[in-house]
Amino acid sequence: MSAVVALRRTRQPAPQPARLALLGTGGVGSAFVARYARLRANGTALPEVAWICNARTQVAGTDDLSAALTQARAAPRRHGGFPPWAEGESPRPGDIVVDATASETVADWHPEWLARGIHVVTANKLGTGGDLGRAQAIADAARQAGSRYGDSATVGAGLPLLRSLRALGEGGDRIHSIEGVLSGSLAWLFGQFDGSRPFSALLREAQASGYTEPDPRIDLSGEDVRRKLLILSRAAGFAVSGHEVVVESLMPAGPAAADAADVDVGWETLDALLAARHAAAVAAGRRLCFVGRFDADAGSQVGLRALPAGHPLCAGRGTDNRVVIHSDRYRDRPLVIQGPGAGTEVTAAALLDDVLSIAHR
Ligand SMILES: NC(=O)C1=CN([C@@H]2O[C@H](COP(=O)(O)OP(=O)(O)OC[C@H]3O[C@@H](n4cnc5c(N)ncnc54)[C@H](OP(=O)(O)O)[C@@H]3O)[C@@H](O)[C@H]2O)C=CC1
Ligand SMILES: N[C@@H](CC=O)C(=O)O
Repeated sequence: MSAVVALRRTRQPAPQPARLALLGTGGVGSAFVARYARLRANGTALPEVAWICNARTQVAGTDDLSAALTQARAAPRRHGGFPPWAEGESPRPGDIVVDATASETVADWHPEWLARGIHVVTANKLGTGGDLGRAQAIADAARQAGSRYGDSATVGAGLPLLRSLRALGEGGDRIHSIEGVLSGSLAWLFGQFDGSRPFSALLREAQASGYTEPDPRIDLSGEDVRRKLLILSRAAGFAVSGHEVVVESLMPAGPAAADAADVDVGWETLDALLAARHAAAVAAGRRLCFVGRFDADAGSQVGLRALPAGHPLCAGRGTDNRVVIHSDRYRDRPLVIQGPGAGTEVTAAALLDDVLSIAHR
């Protein structure tokens, strides 16, 4: 062995084990901690949780993660300044950041972390479902640094949608259209809504069950479905911008203008509007479904449609997403993927699947 090679070998630092940083201690973040603990107790090898963070505090991981989570959730509100995790110790290359927030600030960090060799696993759709430039920066940073971006939780709460689209693309297939019920909360709401209970009461139930976004106006305005449609169409290889998606919002003026911190104000203004849409659909023998459609030639739309009861998009139940994909390969009879598309537990499971796939590759 030459002296130069020997010198290089002695200088190489010992590889350090990957660690996890969890951002977000709400419904999804808490379900993540619970599932992580269950998997560890069953002997699954997972990276250590080094930090649990929210917008108020950063708590170091301990053997008792449930206590760390409780401590983080009990922290007092902060006013202004950088988020606490941005001021503390940074993750290092090889670590995994899990984003269980709905924060633009955190999404802005995705390309930065990836460029530093830090893997990102996310339920936050803003990374690849928001600004096109940021989505492209994420793909570029991951490719250049060899870091991984786990996004299974962003659409269909882990249903095999993104991985199927990517596999089709890698196999040379060209996607023609993607159409579906992409909102679990709206699927549940329009499945339940028969006029006997006000829509606003059902909405509060969907919120309490963990199906809606932290701000349910993101669901009702069609913004959540727009983001998912962008994530899917971009994964299929199309550089679609948000403004190219035509969105029909369900939001009446009152709640749309309410303070973000007080989003329970005025949901009752939805009741009469949606009762009328429901009655008209029933009279025509139809069902209300909130649908997103991307067509490679005809553009993208999101909105409420009254579909015949036997329509393929009406076949789901509960929070089911149901997505129909046409491609060169699936030209006459489409590929259909269906299953629960919202809920904190399925979403946390999707996040942990991505963590495991990165940690064990
Ligand atoms: N519920 C579902 O079915 C699904 C949800 N998702 C996505 O999961 C994400 C989380 O949803 P959910 O758990 O319901 O949301 P919650 O509102 O329950 O929790 C959000 C968490 O994010 C934290 N947070 C906000 N800003 C920051 C920041 N700058 N730095 C660190 N933490 C921050 C909040 O901190 P604090 O507590 O201090 O305010 C809170 O702990 C969303 O992006 C949602 O779209 C995806 C698929 C399905
Ligand atoms: N609010 C979302 C949650 C999952 O993405 C939905 O309703 O589907």
